[in-house]
Amino acid sequence: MAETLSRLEQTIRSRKGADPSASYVAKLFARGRPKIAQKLGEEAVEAVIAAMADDREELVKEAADLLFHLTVLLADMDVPLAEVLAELDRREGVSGIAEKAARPQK
Ligand SMILES: N=c1c2ncn([C@@H]3O[C@H](COP(=O)(O)OP(=O)(O)OP(=O)(O)O)[C@@H](O)[C@H]3O)c2ncn1[C@@H]1O[C@H](COP(=O)(O)O)[C@@H](O)[C@H]1O
Repeated sequence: MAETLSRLEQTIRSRKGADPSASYVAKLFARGRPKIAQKLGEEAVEAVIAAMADDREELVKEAADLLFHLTVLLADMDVPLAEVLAELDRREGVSGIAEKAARPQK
């Protein structure tokens, strides 16, 4: 899973400065951060609509669109995906500690 996202991130980063007429990602970069952010917001809403309609197949597609556009936004901000994953790892550690602390002592 992480390899898929990492490959996608590399492809997306390689599109910086590429010809917008030959690449959708290059077109997004050329249109700028507000457009990328708008697309991310739209895909999030579409994912929510699919979930509320209980449409599993559509949710998978919208979730892929969402992850794709999030990866473009992170690349535009020069934030490596690894940094986001490290934050999730850190939270896992923190919540693990919180769970242990909340457990009644024997
Ligand atoms: N995962 C995706 C991906 N998901 C969705 N899309 C594109 O996202 C667009 C979404 O369609 P919309 O109608 O919402 O957007 P739009 O037609 O541009 O309309 P606007 O709202 O922007 O005006 C479509 O053109 C899809 O092809 C993607 N385009 C590219 N990728 C990945 O990015 C890689 C690089 O793509 P290129 O830069 O095009 O080579 C590809 O190899 C893929 O792995």
